[in-house]
Amino acid sequence: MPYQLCILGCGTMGVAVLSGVLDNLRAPNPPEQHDEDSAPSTPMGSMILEAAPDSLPDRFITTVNRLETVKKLRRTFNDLGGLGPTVQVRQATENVKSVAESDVILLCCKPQLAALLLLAPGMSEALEGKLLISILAGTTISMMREWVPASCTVVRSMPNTPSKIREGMTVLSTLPPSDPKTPLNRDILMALFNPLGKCRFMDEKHFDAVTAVCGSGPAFVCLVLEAMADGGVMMGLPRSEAVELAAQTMQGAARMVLQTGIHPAALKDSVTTPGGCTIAGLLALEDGRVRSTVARCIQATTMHAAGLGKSAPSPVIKD
Ligand SMILES: NC(=O)C1=CN([C@@H]2O[C@H](COP(=O)(O)OP(=O)(O)OC[C@H]3O[C@@H](n4cnc5c(N)ncnc54)[C@H](OP(=O)(O)O)[C@@H]3O)[C@@H](O)[C@H]2O)C=CC1
Ligand SMILES: O=C(O)[C@@H]1CCC=N1
Repeated sequence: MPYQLCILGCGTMGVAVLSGVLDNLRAPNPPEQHDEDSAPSTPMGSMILEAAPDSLPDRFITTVNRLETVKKLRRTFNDLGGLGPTVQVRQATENVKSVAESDVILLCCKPQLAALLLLAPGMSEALEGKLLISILAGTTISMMREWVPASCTVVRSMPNTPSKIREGMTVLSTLPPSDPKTPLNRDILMALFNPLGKCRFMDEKHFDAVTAVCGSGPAFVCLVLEAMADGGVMMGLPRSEAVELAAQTMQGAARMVLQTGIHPAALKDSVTTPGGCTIAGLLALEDGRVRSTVARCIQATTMHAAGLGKSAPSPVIKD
């Protein structure tokens, strides 16, 4: 049955996820894109389970902190000429009311604010029996369980900014098989996140690494993309063409990995003509220790992500 989705803390990521969800409501993926035969069923494949069509929300509430953000979001979501469902945009003073009126809650605030929001007076009652999906880095399910009533189901997700154009990668925490609500919640999660790109379930113990690779990953990839374009500019390419060439080349290489399942090293070797120019570039990268630098970047990000939720202020009063 269609339901109301509340996005608590609708900033960069809330907007990215909601934009993707709304776009899917306006123009659902053609069935073949998620068909078991044509969707990547290689080891690189996304979750291909279809969710029941009525597992999608049809009403939306978002909350933000500042009045200027309220105005900005109203323009973003409701100036679509009456197309699609209405998105109500409210200020943080209406967090509890918004949760009380909704069925599924997407928690998108900063990790440091989670306890404050979830322990606000009246929030516990508002969350009774509901599904809370957190996208917060470093904030564990067991931490959130301390802040919500026992009847509230807590799920972790780690989407990324390309969700906005439905090219995202989302990892969802594994659901307990024994919970009778699991099939329904699984349908809701798949219906929300599958159309935003790719989506898979993983054990929560991997979430800090997942945060580094797919949550932060777009930033790292864009830095490399920018550097490739800079090199092109250095060698005389116009800036916009250099960016286009680098972006499409990265997308093409990534798609080959996803669609063929061939190891990236083998694809790299297939570009590297003996005595050719690619090996000259690869050796320059190896001299710069790019591989260990990138791997260490993921390691450092993972370790930092693990600490993010720990700095949350813990209000002492739970109503
Ligand atoms: N950015 C990314 O690429 C990713 C982020 N994440 C996670 O997503 C979460 C949000 O990150 P991001 O979107 O970048 O952060 P933003 O700062 O862009 O968004 C946070 C939002 O929370 C709002 N807010 C602040 N206080 C309150 C309150 N008391 N009640 C309701 N809303 C409030 C802010 O409103 P206002 O704008 O008015 O201040 C803002 O819109 C983080 O937990 C992060 O770990 C996960 C994956 C990727
Ligand atoms: O930088 C951050 O903390 C968030 C989490 C993943 C991406 N952005």
